Amino acid sequence: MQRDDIQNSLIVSCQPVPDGPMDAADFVIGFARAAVDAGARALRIESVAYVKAVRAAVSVPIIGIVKRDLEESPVRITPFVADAEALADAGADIVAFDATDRVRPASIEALVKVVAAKGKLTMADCSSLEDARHALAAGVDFVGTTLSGYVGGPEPVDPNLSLIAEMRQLTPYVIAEGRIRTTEQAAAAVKAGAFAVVVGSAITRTEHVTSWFHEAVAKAYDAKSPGTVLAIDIGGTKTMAALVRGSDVLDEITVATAREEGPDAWLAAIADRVGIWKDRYSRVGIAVTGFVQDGRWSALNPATLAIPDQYPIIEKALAVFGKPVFAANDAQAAAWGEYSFGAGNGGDVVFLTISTGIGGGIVINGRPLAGLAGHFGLIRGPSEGSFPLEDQTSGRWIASEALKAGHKATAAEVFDLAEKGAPWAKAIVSQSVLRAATLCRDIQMMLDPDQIVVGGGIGLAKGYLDQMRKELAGIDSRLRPVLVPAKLGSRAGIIGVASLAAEQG
Ligand SMILES: CC(=O)N[C@H](C=O)[C@@H](O)[C@H](O)[C@H](O)COP(=O)(O)O
Repeated sequence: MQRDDIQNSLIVSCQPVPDGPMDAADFVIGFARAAVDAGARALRIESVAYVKAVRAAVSVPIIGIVKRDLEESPVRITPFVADAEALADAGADIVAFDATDRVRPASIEALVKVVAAKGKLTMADCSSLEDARHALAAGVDFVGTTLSGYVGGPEPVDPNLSLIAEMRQLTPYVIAEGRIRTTEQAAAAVKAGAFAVVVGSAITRTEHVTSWFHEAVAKAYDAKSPGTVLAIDIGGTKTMAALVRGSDVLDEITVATAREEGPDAWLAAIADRVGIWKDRYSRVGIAVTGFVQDGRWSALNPATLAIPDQYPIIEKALAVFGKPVFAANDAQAAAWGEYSFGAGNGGDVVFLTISTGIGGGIVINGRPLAGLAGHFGLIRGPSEGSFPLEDQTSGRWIASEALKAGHKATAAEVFDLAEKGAPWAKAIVSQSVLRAATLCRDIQMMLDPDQIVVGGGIGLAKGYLDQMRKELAGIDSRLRPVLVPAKLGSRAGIIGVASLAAEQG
């Protein structure tokens, strides 16, 4: 082909989201044929296999690339000479490659040489005017704006139209590419001097286009009914973030808590993931393990998560998210969630979560108690050196008792085996049940709640609550706690903290 074959044309990049549901040859061929039928004069195709497949299906020019994630270099697009050769052999008319000024496995000169030797043309994917100048000096046929905005720093939203115009001063063979998502932007690229215009995601990445519309629609609905809260639940192993309105969870993500990195990094990681939601909420609610007093967050059990003492979470989160912030202990938030939207029935509620440890929260006279209230897992018996209750009851204790009895099993497995009748497993579970039931009896004597809502992986394990009830059956019914299972599951914390945050307004 000649360079002029693609002059003044639309080129469609048919690159499905890697490993997504559309990442299959049939889809790529379908997109390619549809694009050509509708007027595209060339295609941009990734991988040798897809170039071969598309070559057999259409006759228009193909720009071929190979993408690789390398450890030794940030260069992703056609990093190796062998890739360039393979693309040419597979039927690409133009071979494109990264032409940025970074550590690279093959020089631009070497890539140009091998492609030219195969009688094919080259396209330099550039990030800057400097890249284009260097690539042209090395003899490339086209320069593209492909990598502008992808060599560090936050990813821009708009195409880099001024780079097109600047490159046009160096050569007429400028291909506009990258973030061209509307027909107006494509026309603007032409106006800026593009020789041809590549559009990819907006035509062939169904997931991206859908997410743009999803965000726009969700934002518009949110604007119609304000009160949406960004709710965050920072736990010892994972952190959940969600957009919550009332008890509705509109959107939700989960990330691992990088335990070693500390709270500044945890907040930054969440902010990074939820940046796309920034116009959709007016307040932030944060539920945390440990306790919060006067806006400062501290650990009670550093083994769960090592929080620096008195970390100013409200102030820090305000700086990160730029919206008013409320923070509370996660089980206290969950107690409020259950009271307002879950198992609560309008009366006083004590919430008890029995899982890795034991947490709790108290809602009395319609008010959630804050600070240290409800940290039932940390209460101790009077004998010297006795362990906190959670260390003799929780999932961690169950697993360690199993080990002592000569069985390597998780708490869930112990439950399973207890159900199947293994005497040692039954003994461990009954011991845990007895302690949890005794705790509930004591709570009843201290606070006289209408009900005790029990949640957590252990609390909700099959049969646990029934066994607790059996344990308490002998008590005079006027003194006996009413035990009910939690309804909101792992979302109780985010729903509760969102509601508490919304009430601050
Ligand atoms: C940066 C990078 O790796 N760009 C890749 C290059 O081939 C593709 O992921 C893009 O989809 C292509 O450039 C078209 O751009 P857009 O999809 O924004 O219309």
